[in-house]
Amino acid sequence: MPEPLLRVEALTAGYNRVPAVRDLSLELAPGEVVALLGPNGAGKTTSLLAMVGLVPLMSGSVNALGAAVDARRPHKLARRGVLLVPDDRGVFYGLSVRDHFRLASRRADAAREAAVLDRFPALRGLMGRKVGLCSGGEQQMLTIAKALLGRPKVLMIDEMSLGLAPKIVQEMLPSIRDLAKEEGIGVVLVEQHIELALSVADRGIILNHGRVVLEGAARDLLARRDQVEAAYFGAEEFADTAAEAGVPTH
Ligand SMILES: Nc1ncnc2c1ncn2[C@@H]1O[C@H](COP(=O)(O)OP(=O)(O)OP(=O)(O)O)[C@@H](O)[C@H]1O
Repeated sequence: MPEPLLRVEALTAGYNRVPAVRDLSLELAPGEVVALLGPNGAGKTTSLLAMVGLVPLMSGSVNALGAAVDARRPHKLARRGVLLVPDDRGVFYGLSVRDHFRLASRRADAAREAAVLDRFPALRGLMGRKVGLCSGGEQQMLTIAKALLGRPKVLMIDEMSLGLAPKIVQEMLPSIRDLAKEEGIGVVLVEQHIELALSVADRGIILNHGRVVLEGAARDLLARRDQVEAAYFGAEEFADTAAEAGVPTH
């Protein structure tokens, strides 16, 4: 079995000494997509931030590409290819799509740019357009495209679908899965579209109130829809019933 790109062990992290996520463990293999799901405030974003060193750990450990993540040097991690794609898209409205490619592609050659544009062909016709005049979906494509230019090894994508039409999400998530498989990129996908996320993921982890309440192979979770809903909407009740029924919750 290949060495995991990311190994998270019993991660606990939060703010002002109050944990927002507790005891999260996961491993991410090359080409694997893990969906991190859960209701608002469950601790998903905090988990991603802690995995890249932007929120310090209260306990546990994170190892990325064979080295411990150092909260003092998150930029180093990005340079090594562990990228967080935030939900605010990180684009500049006054700059064109081409400007964004130029800024993001210091390490990318023409062949890489062409390969990325093949993934998101809609961007080809938008190169000269100011990003503020692009649609939400086009801006999101650009955000992912920028991240891909640097040949990342791990992508953590926070609610890519925020504000996007379901049809666009339906097109983009499978593209990301295909890319992960082809290039061996490990992807942690934080999503609100539960079924869509599980349909492209290999594994799913459901957080509620900062704790893992259900996890497993994505196809098993898709087949256990009632349990997934219970994990979302009634974490405490679910934990009791799951324990009684012998359902693995962690
Ligand atoms: N900077 C912060 N300072 C204090 N508390 C915070 C901060 N950021 C988040 N929190 C709290 O931590 C908890 C988890 O928040 P987090 O953003 O990780 O959840 P989430 O699952 O990503 O939610 P959403 O789906 O709404 O984005 C929430 O109770 C939130 O209010």
